[in-house]
Amino acid sequence: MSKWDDTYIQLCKDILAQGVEVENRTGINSIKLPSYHFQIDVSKEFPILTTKQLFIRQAALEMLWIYQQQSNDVRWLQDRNVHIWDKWEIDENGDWISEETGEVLKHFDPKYAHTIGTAYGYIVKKYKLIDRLLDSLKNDPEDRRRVVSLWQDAELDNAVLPSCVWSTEWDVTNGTLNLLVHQRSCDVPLGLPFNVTQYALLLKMIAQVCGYQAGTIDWSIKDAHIYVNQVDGIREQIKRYDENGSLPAPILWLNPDIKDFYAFDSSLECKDFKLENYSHMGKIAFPLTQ
Ligand SMILES: Nc1nc(=O)c2c([nH]1)NC[C@@H]1CN(c3ccc(C(=O)N[C@@H](CCC(=O)O)C(=O)O)cc3)CN21
Ligand SMILES: O=c1ccn([C@H]2C[C@H](O)[C@@H](COP(=O)(O)O)O2)c(=O)[nH]1
Repeated sequence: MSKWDDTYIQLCKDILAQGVEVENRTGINSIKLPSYHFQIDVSKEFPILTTKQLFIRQAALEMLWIYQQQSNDVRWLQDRNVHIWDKWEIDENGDWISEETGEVLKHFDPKYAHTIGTAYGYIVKKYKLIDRLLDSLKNDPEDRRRVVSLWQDAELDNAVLPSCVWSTEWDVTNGTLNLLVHQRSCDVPLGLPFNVTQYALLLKMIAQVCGYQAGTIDWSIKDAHIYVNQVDGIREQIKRYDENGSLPAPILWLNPDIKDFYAFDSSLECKDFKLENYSHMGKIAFPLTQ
């Protein structure tokens, strides 16, 4: 049975039982826990929720957009039929517009049109974060300074949304690559299921191209929240779990011939990975707060 569902449902139950309802910049209140931590062993199970359907193609392409393409251009995602960043796209005039009211939430230099500004892939590229990570993993396995930070103070003013999953740390122990992920703000119903699956896939890809086994992920969250308009959907997911438990976790197939991180297929088809035997309990639609 999927252990990741056990961890995830416990987090949802903890937020509903002990969380505090707060206001935040979006105008939709959230129920939050100040922090939360868990560990996943990717060598034992590929984490993808079974208590709801998770769209791995979208999640994987978002991860490849950031770390492989090192892009902040929302059109790259749209060309692959991924629309999860549409609400944060800067328009032709440099404006980021509220979908609900049409007001300008923030103005940027029009050179950032069609992007999300200086966050995520922009930072990975500017600071050569993946090239440096790959170089260190291949040439200096015992290195203890392998911190990949998407949080760069100098870039915050021109970002529509400063990176949420903002740091990773990577270590090699006995030929196994382990990861620690820090997320500053976590939309538990929509963001976290995507984030965990995409970082597990990233770990497997980086491990393969550097000649290691994929090991554990320690996940640390500051501000783990459920927006109040998502509570019904989460109650439905908890009910599924309480009545049926979780289903067996699927197997992730990664094309073993790929030895270069930049060579994994990032077309609409994502040809170099496949989920085998993914059973799930069906989609749950959650509102996405801008
Ligand atoms: N409030 C908020 N939550 C987030 O999780 C989030 C943001 N904002 N802003 C930027 C990105 C965009 N992310 C998103 C956005 C949408 C989905 C989403 O709608 N997922 C659906 C399926 C999507 C589909 O069918 O393509 C889901 O059911 O998981 C997931 C992550 C994560 N991030
Ligand atoms: O990968 C992601 C990206 C975003 N989120 C969520 C977390 C928050 O609900 C919003 C960001 O709002 P802030 O006010 O900037 O914290 O997006 C996520 O969970 N995962």
